[in-house]
Amino acid sequence: MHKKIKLHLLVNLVAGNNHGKITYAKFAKLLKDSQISFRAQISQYPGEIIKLAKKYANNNHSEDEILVIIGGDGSFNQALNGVKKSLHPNTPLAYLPAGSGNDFARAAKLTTDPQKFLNRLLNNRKIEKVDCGSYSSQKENVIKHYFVNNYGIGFDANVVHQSNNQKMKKILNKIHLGNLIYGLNVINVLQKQDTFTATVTGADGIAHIFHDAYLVTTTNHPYFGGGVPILPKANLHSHVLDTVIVEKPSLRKFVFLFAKMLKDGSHVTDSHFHYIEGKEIRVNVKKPEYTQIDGEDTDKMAHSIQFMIDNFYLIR
Ligand SMILES: Nc1ncnc2c1ncn2[C@@H]1O[C@H](COP(=O)(O)OP(=O)(O)OP(=O)(O)O)[C@@H](O)[C@H]1O
Repeated sequence: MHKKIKLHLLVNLVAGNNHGKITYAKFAKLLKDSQISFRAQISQYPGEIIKLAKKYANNNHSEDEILVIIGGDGSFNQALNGVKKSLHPNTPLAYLPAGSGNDFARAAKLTTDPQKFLNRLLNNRKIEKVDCGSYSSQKENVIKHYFVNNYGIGFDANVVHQSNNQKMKKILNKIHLGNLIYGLNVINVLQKQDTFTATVTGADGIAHIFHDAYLVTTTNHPYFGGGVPILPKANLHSHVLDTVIVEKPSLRKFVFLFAKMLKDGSHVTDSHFHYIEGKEIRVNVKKPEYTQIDGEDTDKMAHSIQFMIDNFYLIR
């Protein structure tokens, strides 16, 4: 018997339009069939995974005990924040993606198949140090929070905000078409999103000012919005973050840029597209704008943010 491992599952059943429930059911069956010891905690409300992960990581665990998150990017973000703020911030995390976007899993090339995931845990699991980002308000400066994908201000955040707050999403979720809402809102937000002035300062201390910013997204890897490759060259092992700034294009130009992005990534050379790379980046936006952090939106607010590259331990 190779059943020495003991799993501790943190589960968001409603992630991915209830895909979390299906993934969890399949995985739990596999574990039972293989007589692998596990304990599952089903998270009941947004944010609870932070608490549960922190509690787990406050305790000591043997190498055979594995913390597994089942959920989407938002759930994985919560688990990372819980672990990082615990007594043992280097506690490794395993992740079985069950979200709708799964951008982190795409960037890290993680399987969504419960059987393959289990085989890997049993037969050839490795612990890998991978990048994440931290952010803190320059005013508070002490309290750091973490993201695995990106921190977006403007266009992408507005799309997430409109989508998460529409009754239509719930209806479409019921018929498993929840993601359609994002596509519809891209068109809607194209008209609505205003421009704003953003000041982005890299580690060299040089401030770059963009008066017609439309999207200012600090990213840890290429993807946002469920597989949109905003910055193909970014990766989880570069030890830098990138702040992408897109200045407002005309509708025609937007479609052209989008097509280039999907075709060969050549949008990055366009005059409306900029990026600033660094281990530390400061972003200032005085005008209140929507924000998305790993796909979770906030109310409109002004930003004075200090970003820093950080890392965590991923079991894969
Ligand atoms: N800790 C939690 N426990 C229960 N429900 C949660 C929790 N966190 C978020 N939710 C709810 O789960 C949904 C989103 O979860 P999550 O971000 O993990 O999945 P997703 O949005 O489908 O994934 P992705 O970000 O990969 O597209 C939202 O409906 C949110 O209100």
